Amino acid sequence: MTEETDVIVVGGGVSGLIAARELSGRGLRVTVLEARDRLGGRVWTDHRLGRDLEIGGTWLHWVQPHAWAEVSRYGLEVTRGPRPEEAYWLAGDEVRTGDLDEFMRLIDPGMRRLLDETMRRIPRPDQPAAGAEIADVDGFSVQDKLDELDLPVEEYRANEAAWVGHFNAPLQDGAFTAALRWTAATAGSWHLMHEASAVFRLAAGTKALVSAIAADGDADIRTSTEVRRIEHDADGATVTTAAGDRLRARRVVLTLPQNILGELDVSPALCAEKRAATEERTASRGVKAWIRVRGPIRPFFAYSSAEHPLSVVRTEFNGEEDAVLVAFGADSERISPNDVEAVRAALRAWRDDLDVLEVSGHDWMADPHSRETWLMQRPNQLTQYFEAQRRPEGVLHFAGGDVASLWAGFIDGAVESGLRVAREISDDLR
Ligand SMILES: Cc1cc2nc3c(=O)[nH]c(=O)nc-3n(C[C@H](O)[C@H](O)[C@H](O)COP(=O)(O)OP(=O)(O)OC[C@H]3O[C@@H](n4cnc5c(N)ncnc54)[C@H](O)[C@@H]3O)c2cc1C
Repeated sequence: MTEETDVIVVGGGVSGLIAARELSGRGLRVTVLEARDRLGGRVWTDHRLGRDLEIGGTWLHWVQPHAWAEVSRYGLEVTRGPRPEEAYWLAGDEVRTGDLDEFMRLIDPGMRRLLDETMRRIPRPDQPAAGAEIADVDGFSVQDKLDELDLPVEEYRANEAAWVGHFNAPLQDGAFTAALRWTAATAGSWHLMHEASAVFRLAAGTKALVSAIAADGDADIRTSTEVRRIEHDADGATVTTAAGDRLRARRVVLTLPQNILGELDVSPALCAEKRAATEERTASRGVKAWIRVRGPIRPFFAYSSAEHPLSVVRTEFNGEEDAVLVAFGADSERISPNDVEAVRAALRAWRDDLDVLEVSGHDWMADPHSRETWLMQRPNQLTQYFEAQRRPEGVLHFAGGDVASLWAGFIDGAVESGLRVAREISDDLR
């Protein structure tokens, strides 16, 4: 027998849960089908190394309007890691030490020159592909544009490392326009962009946000329910799960990350642009590692370069007995976040005085339900695919942080996209 409902939401990440909350709040019957045995998708608070760690998305900021509205709505407390008291970076093989302000001054000329044209290219970050001058630069990678600056080597390496931290991808794969999008969202200020993307986090973890959204509304939420097939026509869609169950709905919301959307068997097939975007994949293929070291230490920040398996590391928790660092690298094939020896060796790029006790992380690239970390478009994907990726196809609607307009690739973007599809569907069904 085929179960019937008004809306099926495929995916119980932030975007899917927001869509479900909004639609069920408008009186529609909503069923969320989530493949994993937990909700949250690419946000995941897990207890490891003696702390509640964010294995996926972490930081948010008051300049991210959709995420911040959720913080206000649920009264969530926001905190930050310890302020870095020292900074390390590399000039060739030589390790430089100083404070974070010195490092910021070092990268400032490169950042300014690289991002100088931000507001001309993207005058409306909420419509990133609409600017008249965006197509001229969408074919470049951020590496192409960094190379054009011809910076002195110390500045060049430092800028590279900062961008690896943002892109979580080899810089030759990441679109220059992705850097412009982030910076346009903070009205052209690279300092604010930097702060918005990597300082403030939820004190009770993203799990508090996920459970608050899931509990708000009366959607029927089912975990461990993977969707395999969707057949759609003018009246609705039939969804088949991996277990062979069939559900029918008037509308379906798909929230799958770009890299796996094309794996769903959809009939009639999705448009050529959506399929091409999946085939090309996003640029993001990096790694996030958590590292417990013997304490006490002075909280620090360290940047190497794109050549190193870990380009950025910093102290996120600090105690008397131990400290927990978080690190990012461009390519998950170059280092596993669970390989203690490899992580130890990578840290020695800056410091050989740290006693690494344990490491942890998740291989998001190998995870069949994501196969990417946070969205980082490749050159030309913004102008070729962005509009089509968001466009409904008959009764199918598309949400997800990957297809958000303002803070794509962020928790904010996931919320924004969930709100958008809920509005599209309720307008449609009214
Ligand atoms: C390591 C890492 C660090 C990050 N850091 C930050 C950060 O600091 N700040 C920030 O704002 N953002 C960050 N992000 C990005 C942020 O987490 C994501 O943009 C956001 O969570 C995406 O939400 P979503 O709902 O669009 O997608 P997802 O969370 O990917 O949700 C999609 C859901 O669909 C499910 N699914 C997939 N296939 C199927 C199927 N066939 N059937 C049923 N369900 C399916 C998945 O299991 C998943 O739960 C980070 C992400 C990662 C991975």
